[in-house]
Amino acid sequence: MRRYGGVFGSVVVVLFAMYFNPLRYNLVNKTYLCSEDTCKYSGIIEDCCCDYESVNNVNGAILHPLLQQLVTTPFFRYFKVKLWCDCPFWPDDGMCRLRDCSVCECPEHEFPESFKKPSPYILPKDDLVCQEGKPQATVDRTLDAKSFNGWVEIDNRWTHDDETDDGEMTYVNLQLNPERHTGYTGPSTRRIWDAIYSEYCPRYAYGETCPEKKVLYKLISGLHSSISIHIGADYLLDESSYKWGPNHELMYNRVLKHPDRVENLYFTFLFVLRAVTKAAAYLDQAEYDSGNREEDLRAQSLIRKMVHNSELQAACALPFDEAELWQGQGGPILRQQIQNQFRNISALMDCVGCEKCRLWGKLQVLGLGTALKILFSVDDQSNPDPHLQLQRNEVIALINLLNRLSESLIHVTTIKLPATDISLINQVWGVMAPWYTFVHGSPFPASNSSVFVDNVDFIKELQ
Ligand SMILES: Cc1cc2nc3c(=O)[nH]c(=O)nc-3n(C[C@H](O)[C@H](O)[C@H](O)COP(=O)(O)OP(=O)(O)OC[C@H]3O[C@@H](n4cnc5c(N)ncnc54)[C@H](O)[C@@H]3O)c2cc1C
Repeated sequence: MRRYGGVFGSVVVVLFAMYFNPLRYNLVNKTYLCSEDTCKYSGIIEDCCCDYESVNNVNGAILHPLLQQLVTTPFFRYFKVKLWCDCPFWPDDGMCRLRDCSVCECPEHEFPESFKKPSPYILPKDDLVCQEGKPQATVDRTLDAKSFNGWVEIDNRWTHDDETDDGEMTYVNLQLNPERHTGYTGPSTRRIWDAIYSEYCPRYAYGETCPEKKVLYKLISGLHSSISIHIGADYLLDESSYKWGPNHELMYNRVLKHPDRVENLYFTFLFVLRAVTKAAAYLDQAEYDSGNREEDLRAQSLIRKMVHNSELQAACALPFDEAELWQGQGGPILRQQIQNQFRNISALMDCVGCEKCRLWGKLQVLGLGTALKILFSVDDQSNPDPHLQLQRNEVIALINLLNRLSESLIHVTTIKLPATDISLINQVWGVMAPWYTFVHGSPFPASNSSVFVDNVDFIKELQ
């Protein structure tokens, strides 16, 4: 009798734990299952039209390899950006700790000829200060206002116009400035994320009936997840020996143990992918001119392989259905409101107190703004805009953002979880242990790794 009572009670506790457990959401929806060292996701990604498995397959087999090549081409590796901190909301409080916070310049011979401006536009030598050490961390800050043939300078209503003063723009070689751990942390970062979430992008309440607001929140949260994953994937493990490597615990604590953040990462990836495939005809015809004909042809060929990929279309024909948005009567007003919110988020990037973080923050927010522009471009009568025009920098940001997100998905699916905090069973066990003690009259022999094994056996006993 006592035994049945114990088993019944344990089952009740398991259900209780599943309900109140942080992983409840996943268990209920069967979208998140952790084995000993990895987590698997399955089912349809909320608000999208594809499932986790298809996205992982298509990303691993097609998109990720193509994107990794694409971002190394001269056309896609140089990004035009204003790096000076010019925060419209509060003064920069420079919380950057590591030298890797800073962006360095690359030697001028590396810079594509066709990007270069005549000498009057080159910055004074004083501004070309390279950071100490790190020979590979050199970024060319030569200025250039010359657009490629066929690429126009068109305002993007979704983003804060950053190009008003061309004299302050810099070209940065993204390959020499990888997005990674910089040591930028503390109140400065918290203030920016808080401002983004609380002021401009309020967390949508459960039952939120406005899908457009939900989209904005998910895009930002997905981007935040991706940034955290990249910090953890390339982390300065030991400052004295300058040893870099993955910090799985950070990735787990900041992203993986929050299934909603993982889901938002997938959502953002699919949203951007949808924008790229929707702009397929435009991207196919654009002229990729960096002055290196062979490399530019390679860039164009890779773009074509990506946007016309039949396997990608078969696996995930419509990554995100934008036609469902802005349908109600207040659609145009709502679009205006959300557009303004996103512009504010974009302006907030000038407040990021770490140069390299600012670079990647600006690039990725511009990439999101470009995706929003592609998906929600309308003319004055609210019809889809048949004359979509993109700036060269917008295309560079869009593709580099997709690559960042694609890389994050690879990390999410391959990361080894920290042994001490990995398993659903361990989490459930936290609630079950007192019950075991109550039923059996003695505490369960709890000690480090053996606990996990014993817990598994105990759960099996219940089945
Ligand atoms: C635009 C920008 C770019 C940055 N780039 C870099 C970089 O390249 N390298 C670097 O080392 N640091 C970068 N940082 C700093 C980094 O993002 C963190 O802020 C910093 O590492 C401190 O982390 P934290 O643990 O305090 O949590 P944070 O990541 O700062 O998160 C703050 C709070 O936001 C919530 N939150 C966290 N993730 C999510 C999510 N995915 N969805 C919803 N809510 C969430 C949580 O409540 C969390 O406590 C950047 C910051 C900004 C604002």
